[in-house]
Amino acid sequence: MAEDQKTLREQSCAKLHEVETPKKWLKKKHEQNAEFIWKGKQDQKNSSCSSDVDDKSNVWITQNRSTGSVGDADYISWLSEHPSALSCFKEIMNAARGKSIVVFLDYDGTLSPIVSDPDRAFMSNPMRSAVQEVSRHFPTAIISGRSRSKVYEFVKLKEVLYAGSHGMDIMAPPQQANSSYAVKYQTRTIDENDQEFVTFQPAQEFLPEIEKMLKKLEKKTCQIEGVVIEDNRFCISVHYRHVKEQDYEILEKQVEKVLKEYPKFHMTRGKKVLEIRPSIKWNKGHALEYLMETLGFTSRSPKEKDDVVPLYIGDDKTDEDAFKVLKSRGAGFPIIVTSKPRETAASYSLRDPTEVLSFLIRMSRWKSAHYY
Ligand SMILES: O=P(O)(O)OC[C@H]1O[C@H](O[C@H]2O[C@H](CO)[C@@H](O)[C@H](O)[C@H]2O)[C@H](O)[C@@H](O)[C@@H]1O
Repeated sequence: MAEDQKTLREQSCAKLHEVETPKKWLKKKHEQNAEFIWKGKQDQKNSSCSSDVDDKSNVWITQNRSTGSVGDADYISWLSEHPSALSCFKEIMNAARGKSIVVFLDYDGTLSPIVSDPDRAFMSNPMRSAVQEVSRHFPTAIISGRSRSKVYEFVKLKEVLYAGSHGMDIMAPPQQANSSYAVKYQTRTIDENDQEFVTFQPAQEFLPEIEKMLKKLEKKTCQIEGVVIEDNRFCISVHYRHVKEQDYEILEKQVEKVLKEYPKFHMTRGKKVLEIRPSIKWNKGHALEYLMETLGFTSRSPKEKDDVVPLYIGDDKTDEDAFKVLKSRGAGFPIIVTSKPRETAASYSLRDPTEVLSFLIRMSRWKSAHYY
């Protein structure tokens, strides 16, 4: 394949294979004012870190026009630092071969696209099947900012473990986690199918205050058109996607006023959402570690650590805590879902939930091809 016909994805792994740098490449493309259409299977002769995707869902069209380019220079340059997990699929899986892969997934923006109504962030059937298939091959958990029951309502898969409220509400198998912190907040429960589970809820004591705060927030913001307040059980989301821009500041002031009355809570920001949660030392990263432990993947030695490969896919700021945990473990694959350059601790990237779907499908296929 001629150099100038290479796909952006191949270019994203340029660093790994010391081919042309994305910036130089982009410049060349600008000069040619070319239009590239990348579809599925491509010639992989020149790069082992390239995509051999063969499902139709993975169609990426990049227009490189001088006006309004989809794959802009910043993004392409960013891709060289955070290559596409699809392009680098073989490398990722080769590194994981013979090891135990554990899959962690965020929900909104990862398994379902970001939509304007939080109650309608449904998961597509192909995505559900892909997650189900992945969970048949690898232990799989979904860690979301939503309440655990809400995520389950969307996903509806019994095979998967769920952590809601940014990891502050986990339902896991009955193996005991060893740390005293974990034991303190664990409760054994039996689900509707008579299966035993352990719920871990480190923010239990905050529930009465959260209830009061919800009411107060509703009262204080009901005058602002477009505000949606979502009860995520151990945390609260104040959505402003439908609020007029001139009202953003007023809304934030109201939220801050309420927060002042509740000093044990703090606010973080997500995608057009203000998230309020108890100020405890527990986040999605801790949830990942807790789940690894309860799943029996606690590393007692460096060798054991090397034998487990956690993979985390997420799109939001709160997922960064999990990426950092993987980074500090020095093992595993943190993958960010974004189509824009972002400051992140993730090593790899996927553009959107469609690419997440392709990645998950390929994981299952890879496992079937290599282990059966
Ligand atoms: O950890 P996550 O599963 O990614 O949850 C984070 C927040 O996601 C949801 O809000 C976001 O998605 C909505 C639906 O697409 C969108 O309307 C909203 O603007 C986004 O911020 C969820 O509603 C929040 O409660 C979660 O905290």
